[in-house]
Amino acid sequence: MNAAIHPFWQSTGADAAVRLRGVSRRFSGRTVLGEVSLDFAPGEFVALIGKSGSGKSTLLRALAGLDDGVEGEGAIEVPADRSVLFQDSRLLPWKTVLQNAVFGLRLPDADRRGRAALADVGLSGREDAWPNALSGGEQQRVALARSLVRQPRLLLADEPFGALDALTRIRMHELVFRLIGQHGPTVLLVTHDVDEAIKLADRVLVMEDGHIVLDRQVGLPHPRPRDGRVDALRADLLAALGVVDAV
Ligand SMILES: Nc1ncnc2c1ncn2[C@@H]1O[C@H](COP(=O)(O)OP(=O)(O)OP(=O)(O)O)[C@@H](O)[C@H]1O
Repeated sequence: MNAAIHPFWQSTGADAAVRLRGVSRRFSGRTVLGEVSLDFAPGEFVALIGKSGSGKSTLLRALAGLDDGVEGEGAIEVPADRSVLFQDSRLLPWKTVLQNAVFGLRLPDADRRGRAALADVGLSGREDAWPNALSGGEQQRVALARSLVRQPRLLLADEPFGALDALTRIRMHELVFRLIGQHGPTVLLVTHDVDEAIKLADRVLVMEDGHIVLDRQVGLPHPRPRDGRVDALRADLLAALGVVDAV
């Protein structure tokens, strides 16, 4: 991907995953990210939830190196090999499914990798189809294949399942479990959905007005698949979001 070069942005070493120190972002004098400091362990799956406008996408864009207006005392350190997955698949309509999956991948075995990634997401046999012949869920699976074909050390996902119907979302969750397990990248998933966060992540962050106001581990002692054992955590997260749980 073409990342903006930013003075605070640098690549982490082999062992680190993500490190942010005092990162801020202002738009027209209004602070949208307020001196955020975070560390992600390698392979950690982190979900970021928060109300609309709380700064989630701004943080993700900063980590992706897509925002050259970030300020901070410290650095943003992320692996150089990272992929970004958005809510819309952003496929190129004039390229086939396979060409989209391997777009920008300059490796001699790119096609073989692309076919394998498409098989992983259940799209074998659709390599030569055009994106507009695919359903929304299938297009998003191509986007997932495109992200994972590079075997990134960091996957940044901004509401990647937000536009999908409930059944397709569940299928995508299962797919993500399986593929993340194979590739083992560190993941930041921005989502509005508390249950999606609890289901998928090892750790959930709640953002409010540009600050991380809650940082909770979900992983152990709650191995996947998770069930009622996470009720207390769910209640805490909803409370942090200012939502009264009606269930
Ligand atoms: N390019 C921009 N110019 C001006 N303001 C911006 C810009 N990008 C984001 N903002 C503002 O920053 C705040 C945080 O936006 P951001 O997209 O990070 O929120 P979010 O938590 O991801 O919201 P949502 O859940 O609705 O996607 C919002 O008030 C938004 O209007």
